[in-house]
Amino acid sequence: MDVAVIGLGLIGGSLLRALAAGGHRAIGFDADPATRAMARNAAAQAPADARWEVAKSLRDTLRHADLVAIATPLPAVGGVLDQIAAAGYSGLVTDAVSVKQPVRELVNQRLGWRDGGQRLAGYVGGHPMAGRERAGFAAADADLFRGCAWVLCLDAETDLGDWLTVATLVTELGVRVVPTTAIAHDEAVATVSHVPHLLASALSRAAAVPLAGTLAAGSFRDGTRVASSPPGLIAAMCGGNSGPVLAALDALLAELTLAREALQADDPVAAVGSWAQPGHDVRTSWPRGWSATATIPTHPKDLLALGESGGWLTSISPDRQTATAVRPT
Ligand SMILES: O=C(O)C(=O)C[C@]1(C(=O)O)C=C[C@@H](O)C=C1
Repeated sequence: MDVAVIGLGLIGGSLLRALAAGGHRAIGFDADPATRAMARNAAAQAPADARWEVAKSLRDTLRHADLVAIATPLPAVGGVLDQIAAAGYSGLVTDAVSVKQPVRELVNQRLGWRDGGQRLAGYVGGHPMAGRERAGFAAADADLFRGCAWVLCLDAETDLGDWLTVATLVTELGVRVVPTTAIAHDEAVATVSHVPHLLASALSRAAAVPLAGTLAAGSFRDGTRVASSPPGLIAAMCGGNSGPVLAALDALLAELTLAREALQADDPVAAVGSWAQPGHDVRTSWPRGWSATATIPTHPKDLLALGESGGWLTSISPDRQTATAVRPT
């Protein structure tokens, strides 16, 4: 498949590398000339059968692309969609942005419609649940996505054929494809990704006490790792999902208030122990056990039921009628 990757930071760069390594024609573009030069130099050093291209302009990437993958931060997505629409691109668009409802709204506003009222290009919202605290093409890795959950949104507006095309491609990267809606995705990532970034930053901000730097060990290191992420990326993720993040933050603050009350109880040891028990139970029950694989029809109803139950897809059959699914036990 010919895939254009727009935005060559950690995620876009890793996608470019992974697609090229998988035998696809991958052509990337980044608005920053220094990033383009770095990606071009790296391509020259890659094995000949896993080499990607870097275009001089976004428009150049669209010429042969069957699929355009937008891997920029949310604030840049509108401008990229405008350029895709201005070029009259009529293929398929996906993205790797960490919030899905705002991107869907931008697509609806910006991607344009054919005269007959049909969309100019197809769109399937995506989000690979992978990353690291280091940013930029220099940190990109062809194996970054292996084993990760890759959300592909399946909403009323999604064309199933388009969805299956993107799902087939990303399963080749060794990911777990999670079919879900944009709303369910945005609520879930507020809890498991966005608020943890705020919490990591809060822990780091509060760490300016004597001896902290000397004594910090595993708990501080694990709890604050993502505070090293570029502040602009944390801001784009959380600010772009402010409604669900506020709700998840309120839930966390309520938990911390309970912890505070436990510390003020007559028997703080017993009270904090009782407070900590449910968290221990949740954390130690992960990862959950999984049943053997099953074959399910690639019908939106079955795909969404799988995602809702906590399952995922590992492959799509060549005739696209069925998929290999892993369901929770
Ligand atoms: O591992 C990390 O460093 C990450 O922050 C990855 C992480 C996350 O787990 O929150 C960050 C943002 C992405 O959109 C998905 C995953």
